[in-house]
Amino acid sequence: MLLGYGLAALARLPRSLWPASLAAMSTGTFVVSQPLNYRGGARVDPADSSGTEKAFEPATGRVIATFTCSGEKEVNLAVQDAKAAFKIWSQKSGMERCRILLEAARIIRERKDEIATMETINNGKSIFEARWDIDTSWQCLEYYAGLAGSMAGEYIQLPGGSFGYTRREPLGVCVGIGAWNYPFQIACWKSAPALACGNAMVFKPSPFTPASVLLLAEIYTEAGVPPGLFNVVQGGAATGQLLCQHPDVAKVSFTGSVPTGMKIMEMAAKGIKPVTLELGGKSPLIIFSDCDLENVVKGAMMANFLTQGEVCCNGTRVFVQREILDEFTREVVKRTQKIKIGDPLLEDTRMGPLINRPHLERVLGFVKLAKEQGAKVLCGGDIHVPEDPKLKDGYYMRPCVLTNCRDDMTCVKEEIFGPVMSILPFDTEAEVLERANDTSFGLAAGVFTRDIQRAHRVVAKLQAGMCFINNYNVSPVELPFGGYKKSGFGRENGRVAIEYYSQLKTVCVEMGDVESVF
Ligand SMILES: NC(=O)C1=CN([C@@H]2O[C@H](COP(=O)(O)OP(=O)(O)OC[C@H]3O[C@@H](n4cnc5c(N)ncnc54)[C@H](O)[C@@H]3O)[C@@H](O)[C@H]2O)C=CC1
Ligand SMILES: NCCCC(=O)O
Repeated sequence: MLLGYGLAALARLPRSLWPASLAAMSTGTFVVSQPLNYRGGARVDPADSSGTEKAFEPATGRVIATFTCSGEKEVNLAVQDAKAAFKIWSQKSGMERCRILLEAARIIRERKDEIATMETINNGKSIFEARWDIDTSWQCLEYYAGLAGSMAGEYIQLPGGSFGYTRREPLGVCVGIGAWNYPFQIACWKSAPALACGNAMVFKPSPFTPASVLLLAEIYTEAGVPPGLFNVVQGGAATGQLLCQHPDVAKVSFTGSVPTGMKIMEMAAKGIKPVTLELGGKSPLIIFSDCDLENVVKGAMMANFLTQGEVCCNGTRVFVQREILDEFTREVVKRTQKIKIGDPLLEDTRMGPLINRPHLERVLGFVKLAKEQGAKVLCGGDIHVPEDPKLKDGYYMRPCVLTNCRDDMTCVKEEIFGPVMSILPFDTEAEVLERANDTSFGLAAGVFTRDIQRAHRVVAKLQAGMCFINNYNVSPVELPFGGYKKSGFGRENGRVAIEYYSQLKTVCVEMGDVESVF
């Protein structure tokens, strides 16, 4: 219903005149009734098709949208619109871009509940958590708005009064390709630095979660970006390939799985396009016996069960020093069993459904295999059927804690992307470091200890791009985020992301005569 009202028009009305259903929507009622592509500052039906997709409400299993995947013609139109908008946007000063991004951040903040509701309906995460995601989204726009206003090059003095200077220039049309676990946040983490640097963006969300990015597109327009600066094309792999291979695309920023990341890199290599790859992980969380147990249990739950465990940087290999293994395990199981699972739009729900039926079955398959390989299920790992009859076809499972795990088990080696924690005992620092690093992934890692020297010594040796000391899975936008090894490269967030959305021009200025060897 939300999308059915035409939000750009609504946004011009005073909030008091908005239909009540926008503020309070319940599970099982939402349907998409407007086009899901966005081009030239408006929602559009795609000009051609490369097939159709259905999007679901994971809480109920209902189809909420059937939409057309964009083909070559539509992708080209979106890129051409972005190119035209780039010409205008790239000429604006940093302060002019800053003002528009700040306005977009303000609108997101104002419409936080509505956007979070949309995210919850389409992704399944609890509304409580979705609001956090929207907070990190507007914070990201605010942060890059600030950097847009202060972006500058360098002045370098050369002999004889000559000098050089550098200009940080935008790349052009950037493509953002997103995963389904943080649909709105991913779109903001990519578009905010891209736009701050003066680029345009064509964004393709996951076909599982096509809806919320349209709100972002409308908000950018309302805030004052030129029409075409931020466009949305819908579709799956075929549409993504068209974007990556388009000759007028200057850069691709991708969040998703390792196999798709490899394909994106190959396509980008053919056009010598820079890529940012935010890929999967199998991150270690190391718990030393001198830790604060109360905080550790909270940290381990944060590391494993946010967004139903569908988080790339989750610390799913939980290494616990043997002295506190029993106490930690007892407490973490007790708290895991208390997690309220159910209708994700209810205020007290803390775990909603997984993204779709095949993914639920895949995660349950990992638990089954873990048992066959000798792991012991201490809780969960099975289907949950909520009492509310409207939720009976949703994709719920009970969060799972596994013990008796070994490093060679599938559940310890492979990314499950579901609510499954594997507990692994260890004895010494040297041993746990070797085991923690024994993976082809390197996205994140965590360490809990009261020993400050040990904390820093251990993180210095961990092969991971994002390390946490005495916490886990917090996402301040000021901190760079990204992986080592097969978890990808490039960084999102932090000042450094500017470098991934801009290029440096050096200007050498001669103040004297040309000295020639000829
Ligand atoms: N490092 C990070 O920040 C994050 C990583 N991930 C990883 O993503 C995975 C789950 O997300 P999924 O959406 O299932 O991943 P996926 O790799 O299947 O799809 C991601 C996106 O790529 C598109 N795509 C698929 N094939 C493509 C191709 N050949 N060319 C261009 N685009 C293509 C999809 O339509 C989707 O929009 C997990 O492995 C997870 O670890 C997820 C979120 C964050
Ligand atoms: N808020 C954490 C984002 C990590 C992910 O995209 O999976």
